[in-house]
Amino acid sequence: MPTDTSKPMKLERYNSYIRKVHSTKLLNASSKFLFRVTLLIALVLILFFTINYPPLSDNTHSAPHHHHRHSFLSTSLFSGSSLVGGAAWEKQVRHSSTPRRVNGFSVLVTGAAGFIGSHCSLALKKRGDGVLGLDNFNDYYDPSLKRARQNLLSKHQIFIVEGDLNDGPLLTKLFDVVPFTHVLHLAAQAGVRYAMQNPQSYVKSNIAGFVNLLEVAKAVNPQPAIVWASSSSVYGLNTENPFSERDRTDRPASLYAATKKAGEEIAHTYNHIYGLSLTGLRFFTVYGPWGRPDMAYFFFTKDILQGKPIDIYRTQDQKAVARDFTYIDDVVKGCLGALDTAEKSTGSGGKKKGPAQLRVYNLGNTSPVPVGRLVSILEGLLNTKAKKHVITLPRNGDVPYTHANVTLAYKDFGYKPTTDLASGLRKFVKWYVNYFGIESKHSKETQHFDESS
Ligand SMILES: O=C(O)[C@H]1O[C@H](OP(=O)(O)OP(=O)(O)OC[C@H]2O[C@@H](n3ccc(=O)[nH]c3=O)[C@H](O)[C@@H]2O)[C@H](O)[C@@H](O)[C@@H]1O
Repeated sequence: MPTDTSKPMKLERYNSYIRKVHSTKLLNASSKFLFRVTLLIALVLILFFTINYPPLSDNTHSAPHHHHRHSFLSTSLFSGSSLVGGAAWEKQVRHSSTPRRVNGFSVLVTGAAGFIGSHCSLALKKRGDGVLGLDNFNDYYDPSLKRARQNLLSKHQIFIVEGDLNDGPLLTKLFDVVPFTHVLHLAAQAGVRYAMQNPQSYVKSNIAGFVNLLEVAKAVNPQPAIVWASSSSVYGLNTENPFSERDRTDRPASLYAATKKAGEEIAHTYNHIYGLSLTGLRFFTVYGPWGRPDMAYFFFTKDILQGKPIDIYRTQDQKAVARDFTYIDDVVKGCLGALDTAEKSTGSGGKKKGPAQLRVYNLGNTSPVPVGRLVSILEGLLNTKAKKHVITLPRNGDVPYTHANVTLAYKDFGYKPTTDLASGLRKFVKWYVNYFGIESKHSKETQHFDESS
């Protein structure tokens, strides 16, 4: 009987079968594991990109911390509806910036769709300077008013690039296309009381945005001279009267004021290190046609016409709160005067070559008016009684009064305000009833309104 050799063979086959099964199982298990890990990584990556690279249509100011990535994309591809960097876009930029007078300026106006920005842009263009606007059209107040100002500017051949101050590549691109002689930097997060609701927006525009602009301006060749908007609010708790540029400005009463004061210090630094010519203008409660709807004179007019109550602030010790309300045309003259007397920056290639001009001026009206008086003037112009709530000034960053000494601006560029509050408000109301199509005896009186007034 042959010996059964099949047993060890079978055993061997069985063992090898078991090994195979195990290794296949192992293989199956490890490939399943690998597959799951890959899936997980893919999901994590998708999540990461969704969070960090929002779609292009995203609103830049709704998500400040995403801003840099977003702006990189928007700069590389689109800004608003026009292709940034494209031939047609460059042509528009150049055309808008080219002066039409001998020795005319090429001015980059930031915040050109804003109140003071739009008025200054028109004034510069009318006298033959080249003007390019930059504005992010944010929705701090109704952007349709900014669009309307943009339309007005485009009728005068002024192009506004839609973009943010914090968009470094965009700013660099603009300076690549145009060797701006001047920057009139008016883009900012304005408003004293809103700083308590949205403090970060002040840091983002008034500090980070300003630094970004200065970084670009110091690096370009030639460096432009910069005139920019500071604020009367830097005087804060100052008690000297009237306010002079020599007074203390180290006690701001609001974050808004603190960011403007920070701007003045930052200006000092860039002037000192890089030779940038810098002029800060401390505006005093500027008002007029095409004004800002967040300001008291504007929303008082709206509320009075709609029969809504208005709050009139009084100080803690029940004194009237007063402002040195300054009419827009006077401020525009001040801005142009500052530009005309701005000396050239002295640096080149990011290096200082010699001392450069550093200035600060008050641009006010020199006659403070109590808020109650502002309301009576409006009541007269609107022929409607206001529902007045007189309340004690809430702790909201407001200061009790402002009053400008403008001797310095007068001495250096002949600044002389000529419009009193009653005449200025008359012009504002005339614009207001026309712009909003309000049917009253006022609109009949003003049928022949000139939209650029
Ligand atoms: O001069 C400036 O530097 C500042 O002027 C204005 O700030 P403000 O003077 O507070 O102007 P409004 O907000 O229009 O207020 C005008 C006056 O009305 C008062 N007010 C405001 C709102 C209100 O409901 N009731 C009221 O009595 C304020 O206390 C203030 O005295 C601008 O809003 C700032 O952007 C600018 O920088």
